[in-house]
Amino acid sequence: MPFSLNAIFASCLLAFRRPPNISSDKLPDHVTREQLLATKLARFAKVPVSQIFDLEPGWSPLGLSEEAAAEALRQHGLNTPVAERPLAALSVLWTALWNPFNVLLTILAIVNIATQDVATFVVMMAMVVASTGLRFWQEIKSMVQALKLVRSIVTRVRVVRVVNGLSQEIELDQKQVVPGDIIAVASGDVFPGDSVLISSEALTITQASLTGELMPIDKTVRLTAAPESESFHLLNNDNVCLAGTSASAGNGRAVVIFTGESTYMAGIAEELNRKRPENAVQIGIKKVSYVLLGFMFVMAPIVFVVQGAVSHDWKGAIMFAIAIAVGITPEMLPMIVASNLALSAVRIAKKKVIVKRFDAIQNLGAVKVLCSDKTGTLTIDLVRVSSSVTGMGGESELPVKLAFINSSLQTGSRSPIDRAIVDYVHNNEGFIEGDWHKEWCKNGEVPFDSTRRLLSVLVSRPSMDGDGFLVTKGAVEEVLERCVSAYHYRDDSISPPITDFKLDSSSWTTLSNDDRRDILGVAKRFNEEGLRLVAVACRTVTIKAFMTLTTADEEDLVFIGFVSFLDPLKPDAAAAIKELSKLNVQVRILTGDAPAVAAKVAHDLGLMDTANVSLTREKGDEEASNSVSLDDLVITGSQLSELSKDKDAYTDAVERAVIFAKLSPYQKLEVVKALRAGGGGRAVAFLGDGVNDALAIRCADVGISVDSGTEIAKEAADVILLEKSLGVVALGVVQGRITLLNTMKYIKMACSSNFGNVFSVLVASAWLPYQPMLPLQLLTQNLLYDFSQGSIPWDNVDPEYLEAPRTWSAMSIIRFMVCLGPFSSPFDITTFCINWFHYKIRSLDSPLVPLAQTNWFLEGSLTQLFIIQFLRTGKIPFIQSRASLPVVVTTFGIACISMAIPYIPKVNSALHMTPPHPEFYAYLVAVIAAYASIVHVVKVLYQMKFKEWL
Ligand SMILES: Nc1ncnc2c1ncn2[C@@H]1O[C@H](COP(=O)(O)OP(=O)(O)OP(=O)(O)O)[C@@H](O)[C@H]1O
Ligand SMILES: [Mg+2]
Repeated sequence: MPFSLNAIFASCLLAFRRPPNISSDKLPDHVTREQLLATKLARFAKVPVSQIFDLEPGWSPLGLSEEAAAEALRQHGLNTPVAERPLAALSVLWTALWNPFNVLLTILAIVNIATQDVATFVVMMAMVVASTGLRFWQEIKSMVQALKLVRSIVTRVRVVRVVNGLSQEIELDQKQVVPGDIIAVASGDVFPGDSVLISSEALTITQASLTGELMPIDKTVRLTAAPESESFHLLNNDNVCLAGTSASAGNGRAVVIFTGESTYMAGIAEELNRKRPENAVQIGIKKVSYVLLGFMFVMAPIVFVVQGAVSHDWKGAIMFAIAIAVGITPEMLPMIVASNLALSAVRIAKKKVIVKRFDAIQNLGAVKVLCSDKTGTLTIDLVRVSSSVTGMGGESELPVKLAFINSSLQTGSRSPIDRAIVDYVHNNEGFIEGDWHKEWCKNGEVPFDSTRRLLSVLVSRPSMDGDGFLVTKGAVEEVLERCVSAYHYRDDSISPPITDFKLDSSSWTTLSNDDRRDILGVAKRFNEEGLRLVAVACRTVTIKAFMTLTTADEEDLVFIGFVSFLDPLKPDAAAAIKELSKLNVQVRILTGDAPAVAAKVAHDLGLMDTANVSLTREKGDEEASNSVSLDDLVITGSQLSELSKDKDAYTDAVERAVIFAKLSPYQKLEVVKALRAGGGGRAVAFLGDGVNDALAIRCADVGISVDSGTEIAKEAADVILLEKSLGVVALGVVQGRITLLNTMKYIKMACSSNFGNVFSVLVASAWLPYQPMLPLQLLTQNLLYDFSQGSIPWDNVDPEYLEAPRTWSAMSIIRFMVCLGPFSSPFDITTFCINWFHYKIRSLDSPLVPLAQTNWFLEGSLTQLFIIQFLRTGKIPFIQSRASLPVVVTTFGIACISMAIPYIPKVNSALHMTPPHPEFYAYLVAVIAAYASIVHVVKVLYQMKFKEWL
């Protein structure tokens, strides 16, 4: 156990972690932490931006000096994000302890001690300690492992600091950010601390991580002081961006006020966890638990009355009924579920998959549809410029040169496209003539957003005399819509030096409809080859003082040409998709890119194969799936919005399509919602890396992102892939299914064996004048059985169970319990008969009563333990399917202990047991053989009828 020492060490450390505390000030009773935080933030938020830096000594608009930053770090500590902070060991222990089963066991144990039955008390409390201890151990162990991985992801933040006497933008690990730091954020970045804006350009942020609200909100700088009387709301104001919120578009700079434990998010972290809705599996487990508790509350009183009436020993009857109550309770359920999840988390962590919340693993097992973004998830995140062409497809360097001016001066986006353009020029020395840096200056910017799909920069050269160029680049259709003319390339101006670039009426021709069609045709040809495209357009603008550039300025443009990009597929993507389809997980592409590129990617991945297609087949609708045409497989955002008025048509289109192209971030979200709603609430996963994927990631059953993705996407995700390989998603799905299956296995075995026992007990109570087993013996049997179940999370799973998505089904559990449970009772009753007729134990005062009780103890324990081998698989145990070593060792080990108990001095007398007669062993072998055969026959019939086992 490589983590054991770590785990112990961590738990000791964590047990004493301080609760969040926003300052050392003692809060007056009537002021909440939130109010105090708001008051402190308001001090900075209500003054005009020009005065913020006067409020604290040492703060400066140039940034903190290195010394000031080091001192602040010493004073405020590391800015560790909430997700990276370990839970306090005490709180893990509390969750492990606080569940209905433990509460019930403890109450029943106390009832026993009240009647001076110390031994029973000890056995019951041993059950509580066993289930809590195992669960606690598992959770701490996997928390340490998960944290190690989460911490390996370093979040870089751009910070303005004075270094060597110069104010400059540097990149820092988010943990190093301190109050007083100026941070520069662009779309996709997460705010590292509670901050007040000092500059912004079309900045919108999303507070979904704090409030669940998906709509982005605008943020601007405060230029004038707010009136004293104006109230200040933490979550509803113009210029405060709280830690954990993220920029969804635009960019800005902000001064950090609070970091680490002092932030608003740290204070509500626990509440955020509590508020998280339960997933289907958690709800299912809860339901089953309550059904069993209900069953216990009905059966225990019946047993009490029947037994009391037959034996007239009411005190004995109540103790017996309590033991039965404990027997029915699946007290190990919370432990099994938690161990299962923790074990799976550790297993998939070894494959470099980080699960931020353990319960996401079960959802992974239930996933039926995986939606994926294209770039960076299906393709390698290394987009490269392939060519630069005119609208008619002829080569020209002009488009890429203008695109470079746009990409290198813009500050809002860090998309692979901009990176590719800048890299292309940097790798071709001398490509851009002259000292462009000094020559061109930026006068304004409209940042990229995935709904508009454009990015504009207003630039000027000193020689331009108050004029400038608006250089716009973006998706082809969107750019073309805003163009009125096209640049006229003359032979001598195919690739003009950028320094000579001019736009006057002689340099363009008006765009006719035919021209537009031709340009779109050229674009489609590039797209069909799998090349991504960005169109470039430009116009001359007179630069006025204090002008702010808006989207309304993106009009009357002159079309310049295209830059095309290679965006190669990940080498393992096709194999991973095949693997997923073997696992019956459907893959859909949801992209903002053009349909033709997406179709090419899908084709290369083998997704367009119609056989692989339709979800309609799920409904057994073979004809519908055969009638799917290739056109149905691709749908665009605008087609979807047309369909959105007709709900059925929309649903139908979503069900059929494989590729969803030109989607806005909201349309990605809507498609995920529609897929989730279809097919009776199927589980949908979304895999994406961009700002435009964050909404869909958040609303999917399992949101997945990649380590190289934007912070906003990673923040929204439940699962993060550290390796750029898609194959691990399939592994995660398999592990999720194993988890669900082993949990289901435990519940089905526990329920059916309890159900059978209750029958036998009722018969015994009504017939035998003595207790068929003492309460203490019943509890010991239970405890031993519990121990044997502790290894179930480590059990093997038959491969065929992993072929299809698994969901939680209460119906399936009840059916299993009712059909299989009663088959143990005839053998229990045979044992009662042996005791009655063969050993002639027929009255309460017979000296052989302990023998009768030992006999049933042994028969009950051994059949229950042996039958695990038969129930754990739908196949023939030992031959077709073998249990894992831990299961074999625990079940056989516990069986040996059960057999040894009547012989161990002191233990046997404490439990009132006596060694059975030798011929009883022959009987035991016969019973086990007969029981196993019957269970096997029932199993075959059950699978024929219900087409399922576990
Ligand atoms: N930085 C940018 N500047 C200009 N145009 C861009 C930029 N980034 C993307 N585009 C244009 O917007 C379109 C949509 O891109 P976006 O990145 O929003 O979609 P996406 O869903 O993330 O795509 P993918 O599935 O390939 O990751 C692109 O095809 C491109 O034409
Ligand atoms: Mg993307």
